[in-house]
Amino acid sequence: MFKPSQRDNEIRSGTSSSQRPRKKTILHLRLKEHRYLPIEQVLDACELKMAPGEIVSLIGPSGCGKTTLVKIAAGLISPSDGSVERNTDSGAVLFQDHRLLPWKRLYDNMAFGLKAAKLTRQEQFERVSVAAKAMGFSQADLKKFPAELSGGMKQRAAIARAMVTEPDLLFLDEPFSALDVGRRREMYRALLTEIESRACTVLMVTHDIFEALSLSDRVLVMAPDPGRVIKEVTIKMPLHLRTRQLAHELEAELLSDDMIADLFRMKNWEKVL
Ligand SMILES: Nc1ncnc2c1ncn2[C@@H]1O[C@H](COP(=O)(O)OP(=O)(O)OP(=O)(O)O)[C@@H](O)[C@H]1O
Repeated sequence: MFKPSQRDNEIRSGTSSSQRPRKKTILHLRLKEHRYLPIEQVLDACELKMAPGEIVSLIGPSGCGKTTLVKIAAGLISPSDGSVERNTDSGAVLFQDHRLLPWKRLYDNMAFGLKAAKLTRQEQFERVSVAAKAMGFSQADLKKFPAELSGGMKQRAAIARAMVTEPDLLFLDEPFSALDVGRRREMYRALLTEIESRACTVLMVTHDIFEALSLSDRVLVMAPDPGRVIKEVTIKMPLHLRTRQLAHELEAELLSDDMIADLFRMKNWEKVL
């Protein structure tokens, strides 16, 4: 069974990215197992504790249960055996598919959660304007319907829609997958600014080891059959001091472990093919 106290690797020393105070636990997941159907066990025992302001990434091969773990943490599905404590009511979930309402213009899609939260029109306008700017949308874009947006724009819109609600807990399932390299970087920056300014806590799924090591305080590596955490990497270098070179070094160090390289089918990964 995996426990945070069993951290087997701290690959960088230095000051934590998050010198934000971490006094209490905002999320505590204790899982004995999860099965969608009685026969197949999808997740094995796992415990995850997150402090306010912490960014944790889940990486692992397709089908190892990353999305399932995030859905359980976010309360979208109940674990078949286990419990989740969330010490806040303010959370947002962002999936690969944008889930924008096709009959609403971009502005109204972004303001949707704010209307539900009964913010005034002026407050809605201010929040949407800030998020729209951060996500690179023009005034003209805000009048468009989702069908008139590109795949990347839809993804940015979904990120903006989650950000405007200013959640304490943000669950991200591959939010950047449809974005080009430059946009990804911009999104990272916008997201990190948001996270830093409000000590938002993030649990994120990504297929991209480099992305995980660039953005997270901790990276949990999952293996399949049944899904379980087999390695935890704590990165203490502050986010704003991280470089591509550092992330590449961390990636190389992680993949120098044959078990991890096998998991990602990345043996001899230094070679292009
Ligand atoms: N609603 C469901 N009902 C039954 N089985 C499911 C359901 N959702 C997922 N599974 C199964 O649970 C396992 C884990 O799926 P999950 O989507 O959590 O993995 P993942 O690591 O996020 O995959 P990917 O990286 O491909 O998105 C898979 O075997 C999948 O078929």
